[in-house]
Amino acid sequence: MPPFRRLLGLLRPERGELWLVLLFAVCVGALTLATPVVAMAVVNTVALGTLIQQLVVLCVALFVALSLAAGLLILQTVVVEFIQRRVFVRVAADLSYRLPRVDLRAFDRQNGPELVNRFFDVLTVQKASATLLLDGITLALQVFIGLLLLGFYHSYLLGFDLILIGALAFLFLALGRGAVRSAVRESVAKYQVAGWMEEVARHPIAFKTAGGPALAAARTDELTREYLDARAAHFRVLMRQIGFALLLQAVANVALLAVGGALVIRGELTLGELVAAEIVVALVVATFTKLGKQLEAYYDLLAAVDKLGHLLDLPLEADGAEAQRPAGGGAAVAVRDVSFAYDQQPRAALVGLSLELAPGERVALVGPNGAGKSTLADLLYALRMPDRGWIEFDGADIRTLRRESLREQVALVKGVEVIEATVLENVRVGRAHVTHAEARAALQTVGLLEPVLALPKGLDTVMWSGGAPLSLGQASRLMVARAIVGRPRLIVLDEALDHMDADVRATVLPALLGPGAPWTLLVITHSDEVARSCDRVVRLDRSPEVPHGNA
Ligand SMILES: Nc1ncnc2c1ncn2[C@@H]1O[C@H](COP(=O)(O)OP(=O)(O)OP(=O)(O)O)[C@@H](O)[C@H]1O
Repeated sequence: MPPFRRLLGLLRPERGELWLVLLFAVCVGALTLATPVVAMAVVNTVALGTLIQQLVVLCVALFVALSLAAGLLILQTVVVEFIQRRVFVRVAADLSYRLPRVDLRAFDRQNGPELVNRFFDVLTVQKASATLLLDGITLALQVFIGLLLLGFYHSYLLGFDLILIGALAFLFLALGRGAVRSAVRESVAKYQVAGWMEEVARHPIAFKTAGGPALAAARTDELTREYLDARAAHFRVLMRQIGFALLLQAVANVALLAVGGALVIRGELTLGELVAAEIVVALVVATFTKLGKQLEAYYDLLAAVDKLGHLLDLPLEADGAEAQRPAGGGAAVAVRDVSFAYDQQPRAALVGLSLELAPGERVALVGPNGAGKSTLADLLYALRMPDRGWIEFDGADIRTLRRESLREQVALVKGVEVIEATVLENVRVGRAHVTHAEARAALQTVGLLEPVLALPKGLDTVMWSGGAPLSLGQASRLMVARAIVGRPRLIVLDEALDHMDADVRATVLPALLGPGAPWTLLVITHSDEVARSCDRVVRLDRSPEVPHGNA
């Protein structure tokens, strides 16, 4: 979508306030022009040698007009402030709704956290829109009203107006060509530098290896160069516009004096009118000097809206319509002739896979690296959809189920995802119905209760996203506690038990696999011991000749 249309979309909810800002700006513009009008009256009064009282009245009238303008300006500033706050809140709320629902495929091609950096463009939107709404509209109106006023003095000055308007149109349309594109390119280059810095910060061990700092510096150098090139290209567009505006300022000032002076000499314009016209033109062309800042703000605004748009455009998961009725006990799961290939991957990850899990059954899924086991786990959690075939959950195609309803009944443990929140919140993850006692029981099941209670604040200890203050092994057990606490009907563990030590396994395995556990369990594992503890072992192989996996 073109950036300008995105901008309109972003500002549409603020329509009412924007009209108010415009109204204030019109009034301020009109009131500000009281100065030249009064100046003309003063010059004529002084020239005619009339009463001093008239001068006093004129000065008081001017003071009232300018005070009113100041008051309106303050109101305008307050309205713009509220628009800025609302844009921030709206984008934040929109993103917090969208990010948990983003289709995982979007993050296959792009780095999620790096993409979220674009949220900072809200600040650019706030700053640039404030600049434009406060100064930009006022300046534009000053130019418009000033030119209108000038036209009234003399028909020659009307011609002068038309030439100025033509010159301004040339400045915006012809000289501004490519400015939005160069602003977007500059912004992309800026985010690439930030994204790389984050990459370096995210992998501290890798970048501490012998060549790490050199790699960090080299890539930063390359990306910084790209930024400088992009910035220089954008600056060139800005400079040609600013240069033309300044030239226009000089030419307009001189031309008005020449034309106005000639008109006074010929008696077609009074001295007062010439002074007033000169003040108006000085006001109008003085805005050209400020145009550079406004233009830059405008292009920055469009680039920022474009960047935010990419974030807000991230595709969301398709949702089913059916809410499955809650049932007790383990779920019956059937994988029917499922095939799946990742985007732009020549080789399918799964081809024609069929598998059935009876309610309450504990099944181990084993097989070599790259056989498609984790891909199947994603499919069972509806993170991805099969290209062919379907998956049944208690007889219903999971495609038709509402994601929320499905994920109340299915838990997936894959990797370690610790949230920067307390231990308790890490177990609960927003499920208000999970009680403190249930969270403790889940921690007890995975052998974590004791170490957690030994922390200074127990379950209220705040954890870092890296897992601290728990060890990596403990943090991965916390993920199992998170899965079991909701008593789901299907648990899929993707290598979550493989790295537990023998003692811990001795307590965790019976709790997960024992007859009292209410769920159906699929355990992806490379451990013979874990596989042997299950009711059944399914092997998923990836034949070297045939480009697919087969159960
Ligand atoms: N996000 C992705 N984008 C593209 N291809 C992927 C992606 N994730 C996995 N693959 C590919 O899909 C195939 C199956 O991967 P998957 O992770 O499911 O295997 P796995 O059996 O879980 O392996 P492992 O035992 O190593 O965990 C592999 O060839 C892998 O390269």
